[in-house]
Amino acid sequence: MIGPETGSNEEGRQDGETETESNAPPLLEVEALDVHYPITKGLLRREVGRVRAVDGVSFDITRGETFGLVGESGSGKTTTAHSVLGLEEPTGGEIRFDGEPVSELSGAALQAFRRRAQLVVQDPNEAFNPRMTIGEAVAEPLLLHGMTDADRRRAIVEDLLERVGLSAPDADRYPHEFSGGEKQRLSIARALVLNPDLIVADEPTSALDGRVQSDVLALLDDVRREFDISILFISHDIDVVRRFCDRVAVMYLGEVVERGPIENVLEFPAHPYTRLLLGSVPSLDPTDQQFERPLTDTVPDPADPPSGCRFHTRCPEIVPPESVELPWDQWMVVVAFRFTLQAGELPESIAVETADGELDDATVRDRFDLPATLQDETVDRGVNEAISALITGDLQAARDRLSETVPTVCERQTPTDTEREPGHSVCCHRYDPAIEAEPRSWVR
Ligand SMILES: Nc1ncnc2c1ncn2[C@@H]1O[C@H](COP(=O)(O)OP(=O)(O)OP(=O)(O)O)[C@@H](O)[C@H]1O
Repeated sequence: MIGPETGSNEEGRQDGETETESNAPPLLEVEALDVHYPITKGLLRREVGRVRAVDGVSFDITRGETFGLVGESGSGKTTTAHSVLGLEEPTGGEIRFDGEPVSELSGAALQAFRRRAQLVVQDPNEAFNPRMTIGEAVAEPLLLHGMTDADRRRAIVEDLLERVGLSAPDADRYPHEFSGGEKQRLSIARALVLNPDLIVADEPTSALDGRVQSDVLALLDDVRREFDISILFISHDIDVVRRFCDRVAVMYLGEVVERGPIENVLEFPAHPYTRLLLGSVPSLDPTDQQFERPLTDTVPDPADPPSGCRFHTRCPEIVPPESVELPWDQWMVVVAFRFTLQAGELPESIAVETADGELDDATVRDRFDLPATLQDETVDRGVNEAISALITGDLQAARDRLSETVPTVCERQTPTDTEREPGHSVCCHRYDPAIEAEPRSWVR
């Protein structure tokens, strides 16, 4: 064991408590976590809105488990990670570590928590002071936690350097003498020095190239096994998560949309967003490759997230209203038209031609892949009117006409979690038995 003077993994439990694996609480429980940042205006800093960076996120991590949080940039992964470590104050919800609410820890218990939960950041250059030797930097947390014996610190550091694939004499070298991959090994050594129970690894390999990335992942996996550490692993790269994690939660705009064991979520992805991350094609017809991409590229602002399901403005499986009778490909082009206009993502040529007064019906249809007529008469009329409004430069009227013409349950109702298999849940209207919409089959 390393860092014995800073306590063992049992520290933090009550004396005499002998919790077994089966009745022990998960090491980490995150329940309905909210982190909202106020948007203020004027001298008095009046609150005019909130960035909902994390909105109702729940998951737990058991001992020795690697849990992945995956999602696009801005989905709230880092904010969640920082809240778990107590670096960010939650607006709502609760985080429990070993059964204890982190917000209620103080004194020695808080000190113990800070030792037991460690962070490994994306850029190892940020983790080291260029004027400190590696030995001093890796040993610094020991000193801060009261280990005054320099020889003992040195022995622990040398042992750790060897465990992470470096050598004892490296302790006397400076950070600039190491490559990116070696520096990430050093930051893992530094995170391990206090004998933690949880490592939060925030994109630990995304600054590294291919082979080095695999080596660092393998090292993290080794230390997890050797020291029985849990890892909260943050990544935007679903393939890295696949190789490394036991379970995963997929985040979109501050919410978890799907969660479960890695083999279930990644082999049988249920949420359209997870399917998109995996590069799959939602389609009944494998030749229909058209919508393997989101309806629009614009990720909405977390200060003003879409109503209902937050993914509906981009969702290639968005539920059509019962009254609409369109073949799937026509439904897709119509909703893509609607949400592209809503997002203000006008093709440049259209924007120019609108300004010049030169836009015509055929050009709009061509740019948006809209057929000359649509099978459903009501939708056809609505789309014609929207195109006419667009041609006259009245974008708002075009948007309004389309939202009246093709409303969807996905924008009206907030979806709830549905369990697919034990431990695998998805938050999507297509799995709600009360809504007449089956999940679409998909191919990769
Ligand atoms: N201090 C802050 N004040 C206001 N908004 C913030 C603050 N910190 C983060 N945000 C916003 O919260 C949202 C979530 O950010 P976060 O960094 O958690 O996402 P992420 O998924 O980790 O993305 P990335 O991989 O880019 O870091 C983003 O829209 C971000 O701009």
